[in-house]
Parts: sequence; structure tokens; C-alpha cells
Amino acid sequence: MVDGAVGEMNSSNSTSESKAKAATNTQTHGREEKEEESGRLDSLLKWAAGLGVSDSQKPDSCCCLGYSLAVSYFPDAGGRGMAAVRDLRKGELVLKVPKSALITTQLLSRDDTLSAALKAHPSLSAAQVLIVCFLYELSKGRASPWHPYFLCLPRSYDILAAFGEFEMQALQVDYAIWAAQKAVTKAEYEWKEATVLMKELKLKPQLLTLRAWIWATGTICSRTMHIPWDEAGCLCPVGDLFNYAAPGEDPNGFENADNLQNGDIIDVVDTQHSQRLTDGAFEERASAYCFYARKNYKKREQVLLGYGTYTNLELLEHYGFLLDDNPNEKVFIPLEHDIHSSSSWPEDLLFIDQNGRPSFALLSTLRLWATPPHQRKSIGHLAYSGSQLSQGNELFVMKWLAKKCHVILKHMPTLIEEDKLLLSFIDKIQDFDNLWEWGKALPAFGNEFCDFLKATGMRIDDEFKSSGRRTQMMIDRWKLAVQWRLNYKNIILNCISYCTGIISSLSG
Ligand SMILES: C[S@@+](CC[C@H](N)C(=O)[O-])C[C@H]1O[C@@H](n2cnc3c(N)ncnc32)[C@H](O)[C@@H]1O
Repeated sequence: MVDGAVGEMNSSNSTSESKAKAATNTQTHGREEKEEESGRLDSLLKWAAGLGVSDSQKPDSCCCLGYSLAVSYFPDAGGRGMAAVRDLRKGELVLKVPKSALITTQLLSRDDTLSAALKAHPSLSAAQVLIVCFLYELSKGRASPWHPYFLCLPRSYDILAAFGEFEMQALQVDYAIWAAQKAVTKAEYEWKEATVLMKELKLKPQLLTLRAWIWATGTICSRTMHIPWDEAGCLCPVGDLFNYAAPGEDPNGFENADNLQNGDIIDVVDTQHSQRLTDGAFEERASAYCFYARKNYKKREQVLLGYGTYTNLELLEHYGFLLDDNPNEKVFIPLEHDIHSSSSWPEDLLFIDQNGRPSFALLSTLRLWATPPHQRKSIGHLAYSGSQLSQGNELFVMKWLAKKCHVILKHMPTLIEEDKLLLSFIDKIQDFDNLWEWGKALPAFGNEFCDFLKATGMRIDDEFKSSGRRTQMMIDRWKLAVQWRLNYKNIILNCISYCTGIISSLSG
């Protein structure tokens, strides 16, 4: 018994020793990686300063940041991003990237070989051309003048085009699965179209792959900024380090900036921008991309940028992330043809908003549809102006919508509670040593877990730690898909509460 106990202790000791060793190795490796990353970032900031990128009115030649901003890490809000190094005032100019530092197709295609090859392929779109130019420049390695910038680009993007069949199915909702399939097909099609040109340009084999194309698409899609002279946009060194917050999220944002303060230095707080709709834009007058604080920031707070108004599916498609609380979220429910045809509102306006309220157009369409066809013409003007048609009509619409939402939730492969549980397990996945242990902990997700295993090509007893980057990426995308569908279901649930509230107030 004693021997047995010693034996157990020894074996557990050796297991914990090897775990401790592995942990030390991982820590050392992690530290080295972090040091390398910070070295690359320093080089980027020095290089950008040389191009005139600056966060102050008095540019310092050795580093482009430090007066207003610093690169920092925000694990729960976009990872690498920009932090305020001092209190910033709403409307303050926080970063300027001169026109000459912007990376455009025009600039990249100055190369003679490249421009001659591009002329022979006039049918490629502006976005495809930018991707090819970008990969061509990347293939030059250190010889490229943009090498310090390229070295700091993320290694992967979880955009929809990178979703495999497993992650697509995990979205569970038809229109989201369809959007993912469309993104994948589009990326494959565009890659095939551009392959001939890329081969002519003799790109390195690893840059010719579909994976490289999807990575480049992710880079271009998530980092390009709008410029008036090129529909493909431009890459904006350092300016592309701002993470995203939805416009309209902040009650003191630009949309409501009529109380913008006029500072001592007119250049610093520019009153002309009080009507600005975005917090970053190319300004002809300054011949630079200019970024402004969208609100007052405290020192060390993350400084965010509104890239545009996107639903969560659009954020996933273009940027590879989503927001739990997205004020621009819209969810769509399946509507029969006779409902659509009862009004002239376009389909994309027939949605349920973040709070579960049917959109103006959806409500007006349902009110009309619930009206006998021969009466629709005479009361159409009331429905289109947003008025209730009658108490009976409103009750019918609300009951119908609540029932529809119930049916949608009932037919979902998983429940809201199950999705929440699954998300918390996915977050803890690194605590498990192998997939078998993990699978045991998830009896409720048998099928989904088996599909995950199949998709990774792993066996249930494979050691999790050795399963590599690809599995980790699949887990990240799986998590995004589950987050998306959970958010969808929560909004549908909010809609049921909304309808129930109206029903009881009308009935009461
Ligand atoms: C323009 S880059 C911003 C800087 C980026 N974090 C980096 O390290 O280079 C856009 C990408 O940042 C990430 N990102 C930006 N805002 C985010 C947010 N609010 N939540 C999660 N990820 C975000 C996404 O990966 C997105 O594709």
C-alpha cells in the first residue's frame, strides 16, 4: 500500500515535473516571442517616424508615438491597440500619417516588372490587384522598403473567408452559414483568377497558396482605409493599430459633438470637425490621414476608432471579430414570400434590432400583411408612416412575431444555456491536457464536439498541447461562431419579451 502510494506519488510527481518543465519551456518561448515582437514594433515606430508619422504637433524623429499614444495590449478588446499616454480631449488630433507614408496600389506598382504584368491582366478587380501587389512586395523580404511594416502584421485573421465547414455549421443560422460559404467561395474564385498573374510574377510558393491569399485578404480587408483616389483604399502604417468601437456607441461621440470644446490651439481641437462622421479620414488640406479622439480619454485607456457601422456578421466577414453589445446589430428572421410582397420595403430593412425591436420597415410590413389584401391600398399610407393600424392588427402582429421567434429558438440545434456553457468550456480549453478529458466534460455537446474532432483530424486521446496552431485557430473560430449564434438567439429572445410587453399592455 505504501509502495503503491509512493508509486502514485512518484508518477504524479513525474507528471507534474514534466508539466512544470513544459510550462517553463512555454513561458521561456513566450517571453522570447514577446521580446521579438516588441523589437519588431520598435523598428516599425522608428521607421514610421522617418516617414513623418506622428502623434504630436512637433514630430520627433526617433519615434512616432509617445506624446498622445502608445501601443499597448488589450486582451479583451482587440489585443494589440493604442493607449492614451495622457488624458486626451474629444476632438483632439491624435495621429497624423502623411500621404507619402500610405501604402497604395499606385505606390506598390511602381515596380517595372509588376506594372507590366498587371497591364496584361486588366480584368482583375482593384482589391485583387492590391492583394497581388502586396504579396509581390512581401516576397521581396528585407529588400522591400515596407519590410518593418510587414513584420508587424498579425499572422492570421478569423474572417469568414477562413471558416471551414465545421465553423460555418457552428453558426447554425442559414443566412450566416450562407454568408460564410459565399465568402469562402469568393476568396477561392478570386485567388484562382489571380494565380496566373502571381505565377508570372514568380512569387514564392508559400505566397501562392489559398491560405496566403486568405491571409492577405484579411490584411487588406481589415486594415485598409478609405482614400478618395483609389477604390481599393490604402494601408496606413501605425494608423491601422487602432482597435474598433462602433460609431454611435458613445453618447459623447462625434455624432453628438455639438459641444466640442474649442481648445487653445486651433489645430489641436479643430472645430471644423465637429460635424465629422468618422474619427479618422484623409484630409486634403493636411495631405495626411488624420485621427481624432472620438471622446475624452483618460491616461492608459484604449483609444478606439469607428471604422464604420457594421452588424456582427459584417464584422466577422471583414474583421474577424464581433461585439457582444453591438448597437448596429441586425438579425434577420425567415419571412414567407407573401409577407415580403405585402410591402415595398427592401429585404435588408426587415430586421430585429439589438434590443429585440422589429425595425420600422419590418413592423410596417407585418401590419400591412396582417390587413386583408383589399384594404391594404387604402391604409398603406398609415402603415408606411409607422402608425398602428388598429388594436386588433397590432395584437395579431405581436402574437405572430412572438410565436415565430419561439419556433426559431425551438428549432435551433442548441439552447441559449448550452451555448453559454460551451463558451465557458472553450475559454477553459487550455486547462485540459487532451481532447478526451475535454470531451468528457462536455456531454451535452457530443455531436458538435465529434464534428470538431473530425474537422481537426485529431483523435480523442491526442495530447492537446501538441495539437498546434491550426487547432487553436479552429477553436478561436468555433468560439466566434458560438458567440455569434448566442447573440442571435438572445436578440430573438429579446424580441419575444418586446412582443409580450406590447401584447400585455394592449390587452390590459
Ligand atoms: C485595424 S486592425 C487593429 C489593430 C490590430 N489589433 C493589430 O494588432 O494589428 C483590425 C483588427 O484588430 C482586431 N480588432 C479590432 N477591434 C477589435 C475589437 N473591438 N474586438 C476584437 N478584435 C478587434 C481584429 O482582428 C481586426 O481585424
